Amino acid sequence: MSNSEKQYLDLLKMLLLEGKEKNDRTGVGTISKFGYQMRFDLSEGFPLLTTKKIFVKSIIHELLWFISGSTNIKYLVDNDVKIWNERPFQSYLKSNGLLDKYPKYSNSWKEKMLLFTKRIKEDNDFAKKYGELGPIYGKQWRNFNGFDQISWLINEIKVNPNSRRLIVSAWNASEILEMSKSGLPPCHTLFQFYIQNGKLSCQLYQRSADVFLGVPFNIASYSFLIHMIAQVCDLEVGEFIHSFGDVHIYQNHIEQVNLQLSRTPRQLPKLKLNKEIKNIFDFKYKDFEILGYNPYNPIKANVAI
Ligand SMILES: Nc1nc(=O)c2c([nH]1)NC[C@@H]1CN(c3ccc(C(=O)N[C@@H](CCC(=O)O)C(=O)O)cc3)CN21
Ligand SMILES: O=c1ccn([C@H]2C[C@H](O)[C@@H](COP(=O)(O)O)O2)c(=O)[nH]1
Repeated sequence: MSNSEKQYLDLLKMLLLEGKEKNDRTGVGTISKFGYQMRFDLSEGFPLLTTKKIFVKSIIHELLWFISGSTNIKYLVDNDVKIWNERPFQSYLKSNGLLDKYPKYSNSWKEKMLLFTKRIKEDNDFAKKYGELGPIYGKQWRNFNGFDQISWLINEIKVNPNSRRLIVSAWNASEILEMSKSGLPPCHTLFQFYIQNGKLSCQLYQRSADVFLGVPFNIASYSFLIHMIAQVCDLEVGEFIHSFGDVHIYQNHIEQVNLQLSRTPRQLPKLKLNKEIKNIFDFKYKDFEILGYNPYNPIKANVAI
């Protein structure tokens, strides 16, 4: 078994054994621990889970969307990525007095959601009005009170690779209230890069982690980011270190977790990036290729909103 996947499955097992029941904002309820760390050696292979199918398309588009600085779901919706739709959809229902008519997750809610995303695709004014998530990741990465953290980071890695200040923060304290109104205050809060022997590593501090749904995405997303930055800075990839605050499994994901733990992991895939890209802002979806990914079936679960 790859050490990468073992790290993740060990986290699931640890929470089942040691997690304590904790109520949360969404009302769903979790089993939770405070503080945990995993390490992924990216030379071992690309850390995409094989014990359930992970939809990399959503992850790549989401990352390109962050890097582009956008905070409107339109780019994602145009590319059929659904993962950020629920909050704006709920807000849309709320502001039009439709919450009671469409109970969350009912069939009528799902049908209405399809109409909502269709309208986001086709109607620019509607997308501007209802697709905006507020000053979340894209805004903070590229325009933190006027400062472009990603451009700064890439340049700093090139000119000052021994620096201990290679940090990007999405946690802009003065804008958190605004984020919680329309989107979500950043879960992947702060990350730091580290270079040794020509290898680029990154550690992420994630303040809150939905281990079944969010974490597999977060691991893959930061691993993509390390590969991309390594390529544009002429470095090799090192480790991704994933550190957590409140790390939890939602009560309505326990059955899915047990199913996943019953599966024996397979070999990790490899990532092939288009080697011609030398500027972080030039990457497009077609520049990513995952080779040798042979996962088990997807496992469905509801997102706690
Ligand atoms: N409770 C909660 N957990 C999260 O992980 C999360 C949020 N909320 N809100 C904001 C973003 C959105 N994220 C999400 C949202 C949905 C999926 C999800 O449904 N994943 C499915 C299908 C993916 C697809 O259709 O592409 C999966 O099987 O992984 C994953 C991450 C991560 N974040
Ligand atoms: O990238 C992400 C984004 C979100 N999550 C999870 C973590 C929590 O379960 C919720 C956020 O709720 P808060 O009350 O704001 O903590 O979303 C994730 O795991 N990864």
